[in-house]
Amino acid sequence: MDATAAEGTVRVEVDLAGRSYDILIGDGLIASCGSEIARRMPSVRCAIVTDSNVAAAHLATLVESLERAGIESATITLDPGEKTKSFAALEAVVDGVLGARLERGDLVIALGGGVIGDLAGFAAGIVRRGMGFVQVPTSLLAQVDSSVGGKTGINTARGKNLVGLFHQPRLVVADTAALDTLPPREFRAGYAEVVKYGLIDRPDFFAWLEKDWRAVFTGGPARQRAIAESCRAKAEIVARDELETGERALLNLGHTFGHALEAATGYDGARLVHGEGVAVGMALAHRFSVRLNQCSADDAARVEAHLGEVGLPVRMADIPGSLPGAEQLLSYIAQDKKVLRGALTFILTRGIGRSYIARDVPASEVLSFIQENLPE
Ligand SMILES: O=C(O)C(=O)C[C@@H](O)[C@H](O)[C@H](O)COP(=O)(O)O
Repeated sequence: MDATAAEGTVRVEVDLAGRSYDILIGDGLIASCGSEIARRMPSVRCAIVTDSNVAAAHLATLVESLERAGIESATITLDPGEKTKSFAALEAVVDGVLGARLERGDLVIALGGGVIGDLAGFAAGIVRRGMGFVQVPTSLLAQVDSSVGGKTGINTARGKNLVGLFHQPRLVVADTAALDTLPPREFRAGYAEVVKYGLIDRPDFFAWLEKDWRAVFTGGPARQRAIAESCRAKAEIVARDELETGERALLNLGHTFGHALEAATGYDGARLVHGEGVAVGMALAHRFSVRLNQCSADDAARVEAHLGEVGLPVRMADIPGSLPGAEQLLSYIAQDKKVLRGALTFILTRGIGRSYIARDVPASEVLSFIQENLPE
């Protein structure tokens, strides 16, 4: 008998009519993944896409769980790190899925963090014009953000996530026990995305995080509450605007600057990982909002203080190594997917939990702001 989802598992639904799916959040869920999949999608076969670090920790548990549920699986193991979100790795995944002779009705399972989820989801979206896809996120960042909502893709030298598609998973299984062994830096980076939901439109959640963040880092009910609240926040926005024609862009708070900084550091995880880029980006978005007289300096300082307190970088000067000049950073920003008829779009804020979409932000303002904030 397969293990059943442990008591205390939280279920959050992403409501997309005929394509709705569950996010299951709980302790030890990788061991019950097989039965959760078999119950929803009988008679599938699957390819598990993972990286070598995650494979060492969780692959055997997943494969055994699938076997107990009568699900055959092949495995494609890639190098860890952001550089794996590439055309070369995409080709390897596509080849592995086709080599396993999976059909359109079969499944790609992403076992890993945001890189694996985005890449495997993209492959699932294009192989045989769209295969089924299940996310088994093992990092905090993937559990609270990237596994939910169907954004998939890879990076190019010209910018982050510039090639990809929307392809929703059929199920998300977030095993919170997987976070117990996460390196502290990786956990912190994921926490930046948790803070993001408070800053978008949940000021009470942000205030709770300011007070109780240590409990979230320790584990247990506070951590599960933070993950569930983040998933609920994201699921609500995605259900209203799946393809980012409007309000979904709010989920990009911190990402306009953050993605530019990731590209500028060559996706070198030793210098900057995605969640750290988002942390710097959120602090910059608040500071930029102050400069544009939209947000009080006190609120911007509060955001910076909280992110700094947990150990996240908040200034470009906190990023090790040198950065390119302001013009180069602006040219990465100009590749952002929110650009509309050449005009820059930013997620700005009128205060904690009062983010908004600002279209037509003058490039000259952005350039001066970057110049003022670049380290000497
Ligand atoms: O789901 C979304 O929508 C987001 O913007 C969430 C982001 O945190 C996530 O990093 C996303 O992949 C970024 O999307 P992009 O469109 O800016 O590449």
